[in-house]
Amino acid sequence: MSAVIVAIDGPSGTGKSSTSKAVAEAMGLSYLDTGAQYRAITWWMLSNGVPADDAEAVAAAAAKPVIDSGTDPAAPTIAVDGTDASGPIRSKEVTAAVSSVSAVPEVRSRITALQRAIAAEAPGGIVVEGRDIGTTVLPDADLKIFLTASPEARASRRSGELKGKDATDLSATREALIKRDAADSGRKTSPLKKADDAVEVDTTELTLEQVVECVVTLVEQAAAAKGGGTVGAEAAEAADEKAGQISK
Ligand SMILES: Nc1ncnc2c1ncn2[C@@H]1O[C@H](COP(=O)(O)OP(=O)(O)OP(=O)(O)O)[C@@H](O)[C@H]1O
Ligand SMILES: Nc1ccn([C@H]2C[C@H](O)[C@@H](COP(=O)(O)O)O2)c(=O)n1
Repeated sequence: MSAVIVAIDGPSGTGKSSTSKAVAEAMGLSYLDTGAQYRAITWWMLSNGVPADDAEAVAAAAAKPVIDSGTDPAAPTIAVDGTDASGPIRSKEVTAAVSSVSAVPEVRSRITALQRAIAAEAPGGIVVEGRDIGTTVLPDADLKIFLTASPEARASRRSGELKGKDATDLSATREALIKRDAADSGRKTSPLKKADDAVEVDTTELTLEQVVECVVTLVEQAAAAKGGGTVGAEAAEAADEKAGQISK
């Protein structure tokens, strides 16, 4: 019996990472943050003097870094050339450069191959989150979800995260999100886009717990439609329990 494959896409700050991790943990699935992989390769470029806006130089170096992703949803990891990169990939510099680097076709083909290999090897199934998972990376996923939220809600969530660390005001955060989404949606190679067969969930007025509950239900339905072989009895029971807790 094969494992359930879940693709979760959407713009920045819609809750992809938080939702995907919680759903994967509740249901005994692996978890892959593909944005972390694009951030990791961007960090390598910046650390090795490759200008992020020089597409030819980025393409020439795209095969060099060794990117390693750990897929335990309780403790996901990302390493570059054997070094933990989980801190530096979240820097302002990487965030500002990641859309340029991830638009380069040689970068995308390399990272896409890596993502497909990780999904194929996930023993009990996997939740993969990003921008092009449902459209390009895993077009045959058992369930595709596209998360959305208003720019105001996304900026407010991000500003809450940044408080005390990085004094960016709400409107600057909102503008930065919109700019990154425009770059990610406007690139030629596998842009940020809802797959035709994805379920769209607008999270603007939902709590994270409500979004998780909704996605857990969709995954259970997809697993059942597939023949019930993907979410084991124990994991399904844990998911039911979690859904029960959330709805209280
Ligand atoms: N439904 C929600 N209600 C309120 N806050 C939320 C909700 N979903 C996520 N958050 C919070 O919003 C912030 C951004 O969430 P998250 O990192 O999961 O988004 P994302 O879509 O993965 O963003 P990115 O693509 O930029 O990595 C986090 O602080 C998270 O806790
Ligand atoms: N499947 C993906 C995932 C991510 N990216 C790019 C575009 C994003 O701006 C950037 C960082 O992602 P985040 O950490 O914010 O989720 O990575 C992409 O092109 N394709």
